Amino acid sequence: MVLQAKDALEWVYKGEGAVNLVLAYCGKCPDFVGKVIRIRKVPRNGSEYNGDSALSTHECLLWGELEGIVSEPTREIIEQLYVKQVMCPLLGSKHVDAGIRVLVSREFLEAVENKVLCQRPSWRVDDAKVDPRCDSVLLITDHSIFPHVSRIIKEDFCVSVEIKPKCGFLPISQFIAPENAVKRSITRFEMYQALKLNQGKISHISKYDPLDLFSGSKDRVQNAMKSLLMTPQNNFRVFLNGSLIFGGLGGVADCTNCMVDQAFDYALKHVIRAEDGMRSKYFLELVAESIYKSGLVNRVLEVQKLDIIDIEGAIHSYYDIVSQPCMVCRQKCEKERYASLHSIPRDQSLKIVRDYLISATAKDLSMMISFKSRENGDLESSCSTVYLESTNQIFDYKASFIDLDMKPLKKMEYYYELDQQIMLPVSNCNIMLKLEII
Ligand SMILES: O=P(O)(O)O[C@@H]1[C@@H](OP(=O)(O)O)[C@H](OP(=O)(O)O)[C@H](O)[C@H](OP(=O)(O)O)[C@H]1OP(=O)(O)O
Ligand SMILES: Nc1ncnc2c1ncn2[C@@H]1O[C@H](COP(=O)(O)OP(=O)(O)OP(=O)(O)O)[C@@H](O)[C@H]1O
Ligand SMILES: [Zn+2]
Repeated sequence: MVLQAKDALEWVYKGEGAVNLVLAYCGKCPDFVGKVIRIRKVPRNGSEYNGDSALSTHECLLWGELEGIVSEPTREIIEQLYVKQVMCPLLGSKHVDAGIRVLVSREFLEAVENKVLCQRPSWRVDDAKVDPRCDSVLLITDHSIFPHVSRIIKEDFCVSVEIKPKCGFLPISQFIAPENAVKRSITRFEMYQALKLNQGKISHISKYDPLDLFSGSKDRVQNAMKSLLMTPQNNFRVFLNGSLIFGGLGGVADCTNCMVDQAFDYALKHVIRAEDGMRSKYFLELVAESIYKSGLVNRVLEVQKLDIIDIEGAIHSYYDIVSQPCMVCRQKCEKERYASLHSIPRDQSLKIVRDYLISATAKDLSMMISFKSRENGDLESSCSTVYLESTNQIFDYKASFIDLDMKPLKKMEYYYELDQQIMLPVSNCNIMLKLEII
């Protein structure tokens, strides 16, 4: 089956990130009910990262051990293999749907692109367009609706939360330059907020602290949820029966004001049994409890921690892999610090970079957790359950990870430069402080 222009009518805008446009199915074909498609985009300025359809020679070296990956000509199949063979074993296959490929015609892509144009954030439209070279898209479970409740009937209500947790640990690598020592005590997320504010990408600093979400403490997880509610940015969204009721569609949401909070509280009325004004609070308790109970974030953290030596270490191995003179050592005075990295065997350099890129995927993934209240008379289900004490309700829940894409090897240089950019104001501040002391 190849999706044609007329089929575009049955697909509606669901959201997007930097690289993919996501549409949900609203028709009646049983193969597609309860699914979304993920369509690859290309940057309009022709940036080097996303345009390549298959693996580069050096990426073949890096991922060559994965079965069948080197011979694959299309990015869609490569992504599927990466999710199945790398991310699934690390995160748990029960929480991951690698999707299946569906062929699409160029006319279908053009038709959906035109259809959703006015719903997309304008900066996303300026940044990227649907990749016209795609001949297939990925069909994935729609995690914003509860499994088996894809056709919601009468009183069946499902609420689903999407959280992009970002990096949940502080690096301790010996390769961090002394002037960047602050990395060991302030999260990248917090420092990056200052840069984003400066660049006009956000209008307020987020109150969210990833270390709270990953802390393993119930109170701190609750704290993280409260902060995400106040400053959702692109880290927090909520869907009711598949429709967005909180957060930014396809982009960054503003700070939550009273009106937004009230509307959200009201939208939860069929899900959380409580009086007006209390539902959003109890909903956050429910999400916090499920995150705490499921241990989901522990798995993510373990994978993120594959980044052992930080980009300040891994970048040196990158230059060895691509057999180029190390641009970082060329600029730095104290080259001895990195000599050990440049003298390790090639397979170790490959492992360092491979692990760094896997960790980058885990630092950028999102979790989606869908909930359905267990009513009297409901049959026992195979899902996990969580008890919300404040309302005396039991919920079935299902947790999944989305956006497990392989990060392009070429991005290593960008990661290093971005890291320097994030650190620059902080390092300057340190220098000023030292000068003041002298
Ligand atoms: O570097 P970061 O932390 O800004 O992460 C990028 C994300 O920015 P964020 O800070 O979450 O708003 C960015 O998200 P947005 O476009 O800002 O929503 C992307 O997820 C990007 O990944 P990719 O280009 O889609 O592979 C992400 O790039 P990677 O670092 O994951 O490659
Ligand atoms: N399986 C899914 N079920 C429901 N909604 C989804 C699903 N996959 C993606 N979405 C929605 O589409 C949005 C964009 O998807 P995704 O994060 O995969 O895009 P991306 O371009 O890869 O993102 P990023 O910029 O983070 O790399 C998500 O934030 C989410 O709201
Ligand atoms: Zn070097």
